[in-house]
Parts: sequence; structure tokens; C-alpha cells
Amino acid sequence: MLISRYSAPDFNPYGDTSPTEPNPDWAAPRAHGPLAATVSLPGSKSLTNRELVLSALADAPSRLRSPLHSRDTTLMVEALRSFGVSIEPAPASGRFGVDWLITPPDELLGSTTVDCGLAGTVMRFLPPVAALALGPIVFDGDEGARKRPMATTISSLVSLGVDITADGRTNLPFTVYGTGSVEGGEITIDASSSSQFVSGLLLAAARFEKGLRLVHEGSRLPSMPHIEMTIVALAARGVTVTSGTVTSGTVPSGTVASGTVETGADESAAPAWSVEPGPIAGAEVSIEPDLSNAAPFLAAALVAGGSVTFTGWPESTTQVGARLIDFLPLYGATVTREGDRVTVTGGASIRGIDLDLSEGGELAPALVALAALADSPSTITGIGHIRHHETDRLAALATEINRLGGKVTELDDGLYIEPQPLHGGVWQTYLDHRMAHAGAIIGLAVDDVIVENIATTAKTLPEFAALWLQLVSGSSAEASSALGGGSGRAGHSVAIDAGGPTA
Ligand SMILES: O=C(O)C1=C[C@@H](OP(=O)(O)O)[C@@H](O)[C@H](O)C1
Ligand SMILES: C=C(OP(=O)(O)O)C(=O)O
Repeated sequence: MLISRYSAPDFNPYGDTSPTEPNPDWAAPRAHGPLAATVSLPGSKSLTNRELVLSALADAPSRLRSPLHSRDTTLMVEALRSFGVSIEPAPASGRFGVDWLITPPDELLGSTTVDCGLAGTVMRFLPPVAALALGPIVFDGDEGARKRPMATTISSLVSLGVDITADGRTNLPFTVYGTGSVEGGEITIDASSSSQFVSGLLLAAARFEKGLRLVHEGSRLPSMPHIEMTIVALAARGVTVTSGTVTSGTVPSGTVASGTVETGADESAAPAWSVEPGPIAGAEVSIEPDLSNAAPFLAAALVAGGSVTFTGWPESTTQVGARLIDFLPLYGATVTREGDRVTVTGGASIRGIDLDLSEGGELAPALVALAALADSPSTITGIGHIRHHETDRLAALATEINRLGGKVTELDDGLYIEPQPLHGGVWQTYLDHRMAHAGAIIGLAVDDVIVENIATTAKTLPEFAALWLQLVSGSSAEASSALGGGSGRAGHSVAIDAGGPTA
């Protein structure tokens, strides 16, 4: 089914609608029968933006197959192009349309301004790259981006000897004065408010003269799978990365390109990483589908009943969205997996849960929405840092669910959700794509939920509204065809058939 067709090279994933400008409201479709849908989604934001950065820093050209084309990845492409990186569309060779062919320049150029939009990956991954460029690079973004924590990026680069002007601010905007090289060495940072501070430094570190030895000292370290994703992406391009723990400021002696950093074993041990200086290889990389964006679609099976099958589930992955296979059964779902197809089937009702979600804060909006529709209370903790995501997600979720008659209490590091009968109303999204997803989930079960500014979903999934409508309308079409004998086709397909470049 053709839902959208990309038309590179001037492909604009969010059309003329800026996701920062609230646009007409969207009536969330109500589910009136069990689902029987098959969903297939575009590439992962986190993988696409890591691979774009690594391709820009590599010593040879790269090809990204099935990258995500969305606001966050377009911002990354535009920024890297302004550094002199050639990023050209090429006919699809993967699941979805338009690959990127990336050729790094001999020397990264400065004298430009990076629009970070609201993308954490752009604002935290690119300043270390800018330090390797020649000339000043100004970083700025949406009004909301100016509230997101950047102190650790600024202070870590200053510790590495990079010249930055932030006029005393710990947020955007600031200017990085790149000299073409960074000496590197050993630094200690506090990445409690975002794992992206660690990932940003690790991604560029092989290009520092001495590489990098990085220690985290802070109250917590969220989103560990995203750090693992960075390590695995680096290792795949020939970079030697060591991760482990240190107890006395020493360099970790853990495993090379290893799995998880042990944080729990020794309270005094600090997570640490070491990146050896050396080349980053060009690569051909297939980007996996975005499993975090799968969350609302899979959650829909619990809310509406029936089942949703996700196709293209990777055999192994560092994406934290893969944990949905473990999380959704806690709510009462049955999850089965056959090859690259994962099917979630809803139960008779949704159970409340008790979950530490520190490893996957970006899954919180969808999982909290589910909890609001459960038959018993839920406590979701370990996610204090999501107050610094696109918006203060703890406050936003509590406010919007309570506006519809719910009872959600903010905790320091999470939410306590006591399900109540909900009523319709306007669901504010605060320019947050995942708040829009959460509103859509609740709208499946509650009449007259109006999601304000659905276009904000363009941050990572411009096709969200179209796919969601297909998910819901397809299910009733399938239900009636099944009743009537219909075509006999098992399920309704919700997919994006993205054509190759039209140029
Ligand atoms: O590195 C990444 O790609 C990301 C890391 C996480 O950030 P935080 O550690 O700030 O939660 C995640 O929530 C975000 O959506 C993407
Ligand atoms: C937190 C998120 O995004 P960002 O990469 O902007 O931090 C998110 O997508 O949920």
C-alpha cells in the first residue's frame, strides 16, 4: 500500500508544515474492533544519526541503506553538508526508499551555523565533530532546544582544550571554534541527564590525536543500550573501544567493543570507556527499523484487542525498543516471534505494572499511556531524566492524562498511574512526537480525543498519522472481511512503499 513516496534529493519529510508551529488538531481515531494489522516502519533515528556522523568522519565513502528520513535526520544531513560532507541520495537498495551515499571531505569546514531543531542527537553528537572542523560553528535550535541540558557537552569539550563561547550559558546557543584537531586524553563527565553526552564524545574520539578515556561520575546513567549502540557502531567501523568500570580514575581494562558496562556490582565503580585513536572505516550499513517508534503500534493491540505484527524485527539489536517484547507481556499481552515478524496480541484487559525504565526512557510516553488504560495502578520509575527530553515528559504526561479525567502523580524519577474512566478532550503535545503517540494510544479507547499538532511526529516518523489511520481502519476492514469470508488474507498491511529518487 502506497502511503508516502520520498522524492529525493529535495525530499522534505515534513512538507510545508514546520513541526514547531502548532497546526490544526487531529481527531485521534477510535478503535471499534480488534486489530489484525501488519506494520512496517522506517529506519531508526538513533542508528541513522550515528551512521551519518561516523560516515562523515570516516576515511572512505559510506552507503546507508534504508536510513530514516525525518526532521531529526534531515537536520543531521543538513548540518554535515554544511561541514563539507557530500551526502547524496541513491536509489533504494534496502527495505525502503532512498539510500544516502556519504563522502567525507579532506577537511571538515567550519564557518557555519547548525540548526539542531529539537534533536538531542544533533545537539550532543555534532559539537565534538565541530571541534575537528576548521572555523567557528554556531549551534542553535528550536526554543525548546534551548532548554535542554548542554552543560556536559560544553564542559567536556572545554576540558579537552576546545575553545567554546557560551557566554556563561549551559544551553544552546553556543559557538565551537574548531581548529581542525583535538588532542584528546582523559576526562571525567557527569552524564546523569543524558547518555547522549557519552555517545557524542565516543563517536568522534577516534579522530582525536590521543583518542579518549572517558569516565562518568554522577548519580545515574540513563539509556545504557544507546551507549552500547554507539560502541557497536564504532566497532563495526574498525574502531577499538573498551568499556568497563574504574574505581580510582584509571583507564578501564574491560572488554574491547564489549557489551554492557557493569554499574551495579561495585557502588564506587564508575562507568568508563576508552577509544583508541585511528581511522573510522567507510561502510555499507543497513539501518534497522525504529523499534522505539514501534511502541505505539504494538501497544495498540493491547488497547483495541486483536493483534499487530511488526515486520523487519532485527535478529539482534542494541535498540532498546527490542525490550518491548519483555515489557508488553507485563501488561497482559502475548508476544510471539517468527523470523523477523513479532506479533503482539492483546489480552482481555490491560494489567498495571511496576517497572524501572531507566534503560529506555524514550519508551515511557507509550508505556505510560498504556498504564492509564489498565485495570490496576502502575509505577514507572528510573526516568527522572525524561524531564529534559523534548519537553518535561513526566509533567506533560501527568497533565494530559489528568486533563482527561485520569489520576497520575509525578514522582521524582517517574510516575504513579491510577487508572480512571477517561473522557475526551484536547491532548496537548508540547512539540513532542512521543506525546502525540501517547495521545493516539489513549484515543483508541476514549471517544473524542483531539491530539493537538500531530505534525510534531515528523521528528522521527512523518508518516505517523497516515500509518495510524491505516492501523485502525484496516482493522475494522479486516474484521468485517473475516466475518464475511472476505479475501481470506490474514491481516491488513500498514506499510510505507517509498519509491526511489525521482531525480
Ligand atoms: O543516543 C540516542 O540516540 C538516544 C539516547 C537517549 O537519550 P537520553 O539518554 O537523553 O534519554 C534516547 O532517549 C534518545 O531518544 C536517543
Ligand atoms: C528523547 C528523544 O529524542 P532526542 O534524540 O531528541 O533526545 C526521543 O526521541 O524520545
